[in-house]
Amino acid sequence: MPRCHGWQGAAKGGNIMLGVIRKFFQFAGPRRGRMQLGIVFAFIHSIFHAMQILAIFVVLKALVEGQVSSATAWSSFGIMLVSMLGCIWTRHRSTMAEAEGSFYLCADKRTEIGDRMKYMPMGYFNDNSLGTITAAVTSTMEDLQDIAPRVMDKTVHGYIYAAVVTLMLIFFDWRIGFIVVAGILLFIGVNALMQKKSRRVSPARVAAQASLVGAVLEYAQGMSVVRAFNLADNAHKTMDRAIDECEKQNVGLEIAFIPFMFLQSLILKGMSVVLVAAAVWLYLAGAMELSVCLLVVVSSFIIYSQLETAGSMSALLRVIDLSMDRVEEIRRTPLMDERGKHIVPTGWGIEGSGVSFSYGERKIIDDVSFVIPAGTTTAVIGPSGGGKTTLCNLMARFWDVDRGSITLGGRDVRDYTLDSLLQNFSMVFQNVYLFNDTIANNIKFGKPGAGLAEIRAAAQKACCDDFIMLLPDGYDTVIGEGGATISGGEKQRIAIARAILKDAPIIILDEATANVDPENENQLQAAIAELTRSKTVIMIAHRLKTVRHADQILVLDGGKIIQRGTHEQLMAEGGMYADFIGMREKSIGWKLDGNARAAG
Ligand SMILES: Nc1ncnc2c1ncn2[C@@H]1O[C@H](COP(=O)(O)OP(=O)(O)OP(=O)(O)O)[C@@H](O)[C@H]1O
Repeated sequence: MPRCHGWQGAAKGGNIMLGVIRKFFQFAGPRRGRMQLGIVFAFIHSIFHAMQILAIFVVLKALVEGQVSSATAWSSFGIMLVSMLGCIWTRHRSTMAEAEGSFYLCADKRTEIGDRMKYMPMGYFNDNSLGTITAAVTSTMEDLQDIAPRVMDKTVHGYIYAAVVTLMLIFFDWRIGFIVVAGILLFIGVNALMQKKSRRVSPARVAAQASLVGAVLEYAQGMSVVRAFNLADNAHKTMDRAIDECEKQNVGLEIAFIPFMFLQSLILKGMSVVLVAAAVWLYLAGAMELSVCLLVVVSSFIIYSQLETAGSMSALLRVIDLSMDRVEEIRRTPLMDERGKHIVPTGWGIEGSGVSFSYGERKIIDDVSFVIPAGTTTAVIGPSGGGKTTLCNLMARFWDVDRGSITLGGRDVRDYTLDSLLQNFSMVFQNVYLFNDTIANNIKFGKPGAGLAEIRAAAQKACCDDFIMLLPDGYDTVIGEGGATISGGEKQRIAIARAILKDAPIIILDEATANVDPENENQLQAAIAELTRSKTVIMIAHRLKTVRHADQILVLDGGKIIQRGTHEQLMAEGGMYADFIGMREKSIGWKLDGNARAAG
């Protein structure tokens, strides 16, 4: 049996409901006005709706007093007409205001989240899966956009309608009014228990929904691997599990609420019967007029009807509450450059001093210092997993160092706003990501205001104009998400065109290791030569030629720079660099031998 009773339970239930409504208005920010307007119209709607009881009373009173005339019919009709027209008008206004408010509210929040993500620490993306982040702007927002206004509207309308009807009945007979209030309090008590239950079961439903979004995303993204390894059954299983879990949680949520819904309904129907019995008893005892008694009998089942709808909807208040928390959590994640200043660096040299960095507990960069003079090329080499990419990412402040500092033009990179820091960098990664947009827009990403002539000039320098012009729509060809519709080499050259167009003074380049065919290889090298001309270049180098010609080579192993210098110096020194060169030379030799054999 319920542990919280009567007033206590009712107060708790009311608090939960009011708490969520208040929180929703705060959450709505500048869209609060529209949402509040919707609630005001829902309030007026309740008054118009309750007027129908008055129309019934006019007829009943005339009938009882034997004074039915055309005036009675007209009065009752007039009240009904005002009530109906008022209901239609206020319902339209409240629905419009709430739908408009929630639509723009969610649009604002989605845009805000998108903007904030650019400035969030990368650690956030490590700690939160793609599915969780996607769910926050898709299914969670849909809950807020679709469910929240309906729940708010029905809940507010239900309670206000009950309150207005109660006031009217108190006006006719205070004892009947008292019974109605008792019924409402009992209802709120049970509703409080349902809210408590909802508090326990709703988080699992929200989490299951996020997992399902994640599973679908992973399934779609990993489709090529799934096919290559014939893993369709396995991949299906993961998604099927997520669908089953989502279904289980949604059905579970509904089932968990059934006893409470039933109890709520039982209380309201039971109280309606009590109302009829009380009215008849009072009339028979001579303590109530017949017209009032008939009014109570006729309207007893209307009084609580809206409250019952409110009760079933309010089960979803917790889902709204959780959805708001989820969005707020993203909005509260501290941005990287909250205290940064817009700085224009006086030079393009980069210096690291005593830099240490860990992903979680795993130390990747360990007390590293380096100087990269402006206008020079630095090659970073070392075994896979040695921390080369991480070190480059620290320079562009994708992550913050744990200890030590990195400066650009003599200023700590943490002093800059991210925008003013990153406008100095162009980065070309090995895994190029192209957006599902036209080629022109993908290149323009490096300089949003660029015209077609500029875009083409950059593409020509990056040796990709020829192949773009052969495509059916040229620069207006839309490439699939991630650049799925063009080859690896072509993608890389588009990324280089993007970087050439940006024309930043510092270039961070992860050289391609993948086997590129000789024609592509030559074009790629020509594109890189264009991109890096008279810039400060940091290159994660895999090719002998690049390494040989670098002004400085940093050999990174186990998070430490174990060797540094020019090719000649390091060759003379021996050690890991000389071994690396030896291995590369051998691999080229092997390839030549292979070719020779193939030719022979
Ligand atoms: N976002 C991340 N979160 C956690 N660990 C990471 C992350 N990125 C890289 N690592 C780990 O840090 C280590 C160094 O990775 P990093 O990519 O910097 O090495 P690398 O020298 O560039 O390797 P490669 O030559 O194979 O690209 C690796 O063990 C890698 O698994």
